[in-house]
Amino acid sequence: MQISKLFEQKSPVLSFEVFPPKKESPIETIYQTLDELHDLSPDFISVTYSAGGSGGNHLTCDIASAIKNKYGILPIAHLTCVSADKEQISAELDRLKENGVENILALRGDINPNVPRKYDFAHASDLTAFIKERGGFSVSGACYPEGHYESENLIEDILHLKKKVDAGAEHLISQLFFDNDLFYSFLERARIAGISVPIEAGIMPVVNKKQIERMVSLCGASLPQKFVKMINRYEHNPEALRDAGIAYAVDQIVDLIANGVDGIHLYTMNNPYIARKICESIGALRQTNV
Ligand SMILES: NC(=O)C1=CN([C@@H]2O[C@H](COP(=O)(O)OP(=O)(O)OC[C@H]3O[C@@H](n4cnc5c(N)ncnc54)[C@H](O)[C@@H]3O)[C@@H](O)[C@H]2O)C=CC1
Ligand SMILES: Nc1nc(=O)c2c([nH]1)NC[C@@H]1CN(c3ccc(C(=O)N[C@@H](CCC(=O)O)C(=O)O)cc3)CN21
Repeated sequence: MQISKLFEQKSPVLSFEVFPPKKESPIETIYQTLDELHDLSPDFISVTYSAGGSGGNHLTCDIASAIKNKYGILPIAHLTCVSADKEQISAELDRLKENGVENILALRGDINPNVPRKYDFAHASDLTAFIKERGGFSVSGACYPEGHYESENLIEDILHLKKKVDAGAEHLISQLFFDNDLFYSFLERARIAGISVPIEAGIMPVVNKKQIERMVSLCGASLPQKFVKMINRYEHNPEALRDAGIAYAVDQIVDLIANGVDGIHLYTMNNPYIARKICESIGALRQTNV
């Protein structure tokens, strides 16, 4: 199914994101995660590719294929181009097509000094245009409520985002954020700039302090006072921090849905317990059809 069709049929859409297990972990671990996520009936599941610039991309296509063919859920395969040339991207697209994966999140990718860079594609918009020219895929893109850290300012960032959409991105997933007002301001800028595709809000329930530190260094999300207070109060009490992190994410989601958001994209971090707790808390909020 084309991703834009999904947003015509449902509001709000609820989607999940998983990452492939590390090379040293058995592949079965992701299937245990997906068994549990499947029961929560997400509208689609996306699979990262070289998350954080890790270079770990060997399993993205296989996992996306299983999401479709084993679990009957719509998959989106992430694809980054920062370390790939046209031939490598073409080969990856062929493999996705052979496996029946029709939706791609086209990304530039994180720059990792330990992984050689290639220059066939400078930006995600170049990859998007390349995929659309070849045909056969629906393309989604990433967007940044607080601006991407490499952008000079928020206006420049929105103009770049408009280029991505004009190149063929038909749906956007936001970087994670902890302050909904930043997301609403971003939405306003995007709509004024003429970006009319569905925009999903990326929500990450935080479950431990180390993970938050890693995410802040990777994503640059700003942390509101009440969030920092919560982390500091419970940093040595893992269960309390987990429950507080779930409650914080639910609070964000309830407010986003009340404000008519197109969709919620939950960064599950392969933790089905947390995804389940959140889904239980918002069960009746998901019942609205367009
Ligand atoms: N590996 C994964 O699964 C995921 C990775 N990410 C990360 O998000 C970050 C950025 O990725 P994307 O949003 O895909 O990159 P992007 O290419 O859209 O944007 C990267 C930077 O380039 C600028 N830019 C974009 N298009 C431009 C153009 N046409 N001309 C001039 N400047 C332009 C943007 O404003 C931004 O500062 C990366 O760090 C990426 O890895 C985000 C989500 C998932
Ligand atoms: N700049 C950036 N890069 C990304 O890859 C990215 C974003 N932002 N924002 C949204 C999501 C979050 N993603 C992430 C980020 C980090 C890990 C990560 O740290 N993975 C660890 C394992 C963590 C664990 O086992 O709990 C790894 O080593 O792969 C995974 C997905 C992918 N996405």
